[in-house]
Amino acid sequence: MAGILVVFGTRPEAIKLIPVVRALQRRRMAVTVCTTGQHREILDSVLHGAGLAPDIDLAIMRDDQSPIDLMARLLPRLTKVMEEERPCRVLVHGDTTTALVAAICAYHLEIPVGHVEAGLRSGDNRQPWPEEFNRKSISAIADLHFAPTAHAAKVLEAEGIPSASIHVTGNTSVDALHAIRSDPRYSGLSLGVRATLASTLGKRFILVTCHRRENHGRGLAQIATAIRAIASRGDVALGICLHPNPNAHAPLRTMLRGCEHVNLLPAPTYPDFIKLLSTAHLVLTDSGGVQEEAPALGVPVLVLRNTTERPEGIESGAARLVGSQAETIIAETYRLLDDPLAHARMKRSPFPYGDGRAGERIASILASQREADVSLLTARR
Ligand SMILES: CC(=O)N[C@@H]1[C@@H](OP(=O)(O)OP(=O)(O)OC[C@H]2O[C@@H](n3ccc(=O)[nH]c3=O)[C@H](O)[C@@H]2O)O[C@H](CO)[C@@H](O)[C@@H]1O
Repeated sequence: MAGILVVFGTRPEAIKLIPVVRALQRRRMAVTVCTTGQHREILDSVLHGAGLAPDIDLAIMRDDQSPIDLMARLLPRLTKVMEEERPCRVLVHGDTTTALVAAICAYHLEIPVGHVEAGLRSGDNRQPWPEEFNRKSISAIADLHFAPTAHAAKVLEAEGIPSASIHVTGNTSVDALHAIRSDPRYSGLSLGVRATLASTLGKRFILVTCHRRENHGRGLAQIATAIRAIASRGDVALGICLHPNPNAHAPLRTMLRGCEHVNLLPAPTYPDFIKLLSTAHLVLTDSGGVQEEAPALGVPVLVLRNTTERPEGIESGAARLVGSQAETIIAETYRLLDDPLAHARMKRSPFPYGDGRAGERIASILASQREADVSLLTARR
């Protein structure tokens, strides 16, 4: 039966699309889940944790794959999937190479595309690279745009996207957060998390994640220098989440191994990560999703980037851009550690990313669109 083909390939896409897949399944809508496997172990960890076995797994990942290499290998594979599955619609998320290629293949096969987390822009085609280009290109292809906030919707309208095709839904990361925190398995601390938290007793805990391409090399060296300085205070403990990409974890391992009050955490699972985040006094991160999750948990965010596509968090006061220079990271972290009022202000900021029902809203809109999609498919035969 002509269904919706949901395509993702990375950990964050899986985390944010699973709430939509579950909402579609609750509506008994035909859904085919295709993962490209752009990520591997951290993606599998999310799928296993959610009890979701993809219908199709392209297992495309290669070590040190470049975006252009990935595109070249994905284009024929995803075209073949769509020719065989003949979906009435393709659904993608965000800004990854997987999302872009799936949208391009659908466009050439005249299959309509829905875009979850639409309208995020940094305003700089080079930052982040290639995500800014990817998400702008998907916006040019999609005919359903699920914007997480009113700001993202305005960005799309300013780019000439018809208002009738834009739906403000909230970010599905909030749905995922609510789901994991109400999951009975969430209450059990894994050994890794237990050990980390035990080592932080009596100290304030700072969580750190950094994986973005623009921070590879010099950026990570500066971040590691800042971490060593912060750890030397002696009144804080740090948990450093190590992304599986060697370009993202090798410099941190080298520079931080054996550093007192620093726990190196090899890619914590999503439930463990959320548990660590919820106990943190503050988080230092270049992640996109963590800029949404931390404020949802009342944890101040210092963003290790020079730009962000999440200005809502900056404007609300929940997050602050600090870049990747060691002295700035140190100064801003010390301010939050030594000024309780500054910390309290960030902690109490209003939350701009939705109410945890984005997946339901998206599924409802897709259901109302289904008849038109199917008749388009029939006309295409
Ligand atoms: C330019 C940009 O910002 N693009 C982003 C990028 O995603 P990202 O930057 O959010 O990527 P990560 O930080 O890797 O993933 C984060 C998720 O992983 C969980 N997590 C984290 C560390 C860990 O040790 N264990 C975990 O489980 C964490 O809770 C969270 O849910 O692409 C997405 C897809 O299009 C976009 O949506 C998103 O804009």
